[in-house]
Amino acid sequence: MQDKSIQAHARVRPHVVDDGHFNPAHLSVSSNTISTLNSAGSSLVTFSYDRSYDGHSSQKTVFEGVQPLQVDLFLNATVVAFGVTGSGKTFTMQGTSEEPGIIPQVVESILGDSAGSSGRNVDVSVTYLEILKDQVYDLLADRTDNTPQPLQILESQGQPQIPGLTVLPIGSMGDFDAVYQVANARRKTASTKLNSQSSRSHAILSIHVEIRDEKTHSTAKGKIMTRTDPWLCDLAGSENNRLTGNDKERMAESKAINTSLSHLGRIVDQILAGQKPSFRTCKLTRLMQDSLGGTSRCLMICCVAPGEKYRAGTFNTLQFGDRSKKIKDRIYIDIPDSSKEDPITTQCPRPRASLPIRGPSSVRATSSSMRRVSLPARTVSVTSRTSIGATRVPLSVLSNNARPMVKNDGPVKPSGLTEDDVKRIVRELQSKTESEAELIHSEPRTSMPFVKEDNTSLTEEQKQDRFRVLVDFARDHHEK
Ligand SMILES: Nc1ncnc2c1ncn2[C@@H]1O[C@H](COP(=O)(O)OP(=O)(O)OP(=O)(O)O)[C@@H](O)[C@H]1O
Repeated sequence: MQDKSIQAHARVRPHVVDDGHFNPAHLSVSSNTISTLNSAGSSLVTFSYDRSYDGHSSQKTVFEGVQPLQVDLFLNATVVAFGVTGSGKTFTMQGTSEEPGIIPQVVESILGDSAGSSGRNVDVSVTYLEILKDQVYDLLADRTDNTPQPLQILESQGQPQIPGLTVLPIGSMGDFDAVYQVANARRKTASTKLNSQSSRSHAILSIHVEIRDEKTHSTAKGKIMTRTDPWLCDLAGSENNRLTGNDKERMAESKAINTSLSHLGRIVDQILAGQKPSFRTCKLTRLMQDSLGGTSRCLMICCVAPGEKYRAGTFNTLQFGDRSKKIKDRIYIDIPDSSKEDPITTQCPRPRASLPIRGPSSVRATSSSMRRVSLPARTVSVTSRTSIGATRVPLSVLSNNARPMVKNDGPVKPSGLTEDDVKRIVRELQSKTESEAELIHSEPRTSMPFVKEDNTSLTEEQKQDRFRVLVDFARDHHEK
């Protein structure tokens, strides 16, 4: 987990009668590989994953694969379940009361860890939201008197924030189970031909942990020794509307789901191609900036279902996971210049957009990172401070209680980078500048390298995707 930016695990759910005919040779797991038919069904393709699980793997086993992310509580982490509708994402993340999924297991282990940390004061709190038709809704808000209203995403220092999102302190597993069940019942689901309880929204649960030194926590600024925001995302599944038999309302939801997932795919492609990712295109990718293009550790769990009707979806899902785990150097999110009121930011090197820096070693902190967030023992609604993703502090900044001092004039060396890292970045910048200069001076391409000459075999959805890629390409080219 240390040397890579994004990890990918694959999980095959068990075969059920409704899945129809299934030939086990067409989807099989062996050690850390998974083999499946290509989307045309003409040959077997084998993908290497960091871990892969077959239909017999227990929830505990899958959780054990997530635990390395938790070992170092000082880093932010994101676990994302990805896959087509009915492939087992909600089962994997949420699970059932008999077989709890990753979310309850992570909460339990964080609460267990915090109980055992003597001499420290640990606050654990959660936020939980859903993105339904590209609108953000709070799943923990008090809804007694009012219908839920969409929340806005604002940005501060390049980090998304959601004013008004409920932050709920969690003292015990009992506390968590109670609110989690209510919140899950609120999450929009509907019956489709592929899943009687199909999620119509992406759900993101965020766990915030603060550890303070008991001896000093009463002094001025407080002593936040660490803070981390594990994110646990159960995405809605991509849908083939011929198979789901969606009505008009379901179709509108399905369109929003498919659009946001193709944006997600495009971001991965842009990062791999060394381009600046277009995070702002939809709410999902805006909120996942740090997970995909920033410093958070990220694990994609690619869920797939056995059966002929899932063949294309399985192949696409596994291809997506395969591409995601190829991301090594992530593109740093742009941070605006207006940092006068922010002493830490002014002392930090301001990373350039598109500068490839290895996640955890780069420095990025805001003054809000240092603020003590004290939560009363009841639901609080956050209005003017960080709700999501804004307070991320690398250990190197907080544990020594020393802020990185970097002169503003002259070249800066981000704290934590070795000489070799700096040399590598300079080399990469040089070659990037050269290739960009080449692009600017070259004639516009007459044909795009990634466009198939014969696209008659593409589905309508694939054509739309390709069209969007071309428009992005043209826009980029035009800007250059
Ligand atoms: N590993 C598993 N073991 C047993 N049952 C499973 C497993 N994975 C999924 N299932 C069952 O398969 C069905 C579909 O799973 P689930 O609802 O998690 O799919 P999903 O990917 O979240 O779908 P959607 O995107 O439509 O919400 C459920 O009945 C679930 O209980």
